[in-house]
Amino acid sequence: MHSKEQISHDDYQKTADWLMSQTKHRPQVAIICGSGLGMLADTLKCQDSFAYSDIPGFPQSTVQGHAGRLVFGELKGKTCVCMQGRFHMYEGHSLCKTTFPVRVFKLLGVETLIVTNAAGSLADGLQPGDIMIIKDHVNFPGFVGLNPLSGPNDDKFGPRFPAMSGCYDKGLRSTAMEIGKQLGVAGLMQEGVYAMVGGPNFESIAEARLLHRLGVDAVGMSTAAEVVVATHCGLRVFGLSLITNKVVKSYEDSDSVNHEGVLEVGRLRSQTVQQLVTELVSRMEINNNTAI
Ligand SMILES: O=P(O)(O)O[C@H]1O[C@H](CO)[C@@H](O)[C@H]1O
Ligand SMILES: Nc1nc2[nH]cnc2c(=O)[nH]1
Repeated sequence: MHSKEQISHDDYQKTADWLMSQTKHRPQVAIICGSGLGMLADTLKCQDSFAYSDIPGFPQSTVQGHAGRLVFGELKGKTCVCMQGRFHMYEGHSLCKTTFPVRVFKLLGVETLIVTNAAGSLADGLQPGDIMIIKDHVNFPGFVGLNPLSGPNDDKFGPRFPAMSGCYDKGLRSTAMEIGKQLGVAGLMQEGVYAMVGGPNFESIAEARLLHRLGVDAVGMSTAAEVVVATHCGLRVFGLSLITNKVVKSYEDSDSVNHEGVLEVGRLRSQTVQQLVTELVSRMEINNNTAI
């Protein structure tokens, strides 16, 4: 199912054209809100908002904590579009469907993509409530051929064999760390490596130990596929993981993770994440690309 579905350039264009006919906003920055982080959209001024079910070609959100709304508006003088709810492989979507909005954003003229997620930590130094600035990722589904770029390449978006080194912009990463200091939350922040797994189950102890040995700092079920598609089409990317739980790595540990706990940590840290993203957007330099 995953590798066969193809979405044509026209399909992305139709959705982009429909959105441009419904809103005057022409976003420069797109923000994907992770589990429990949908409040990032609430700060946008002069909002135009669309339920995913009303947007032609858009997939539907089925996960609690993902409202299923696309919100356009102004944030600190920049025009943004915010996904309140993302799509995951485990919902039954193909990877091209989970990443469909990213190419639509490119067609709307977006230059920078901010991805956020909730993730479990494997690194001993990352505690629930910490914020990990993503410096790199491991795209595990890609290892077995599940890649949103599989199938004929669309040269209008990017090359057949895109490089992924440096896909998380260094300048934005260091600006985010500086902002963390100014907000007094530097103690909560560090850089690390995110791994995407398919889900929907959380990790077994043996899987957690394996990921830890491989150098993964935090694990989740999203993000890497979106970043692969964004990098392919030339978007600048910034990513952060809100650490919502420690992944259980010991057979002596009786803790276990659940989605309600993940959403709760999102609520507790919502204001800090919001301040960090708002300040980052405020400091961004924009080239004012027009929609392609
Ligand atoms: O990656 P986001 O969408 O933030 O959500 C994370 O949280 C959910 C599990 O609680 C999974 O969907 C995982 O990927
Ligand atoms: N795979 C995975 N996804 C998560 N999302 C939030 N926490 C976790 C976790 O521990 N594992």
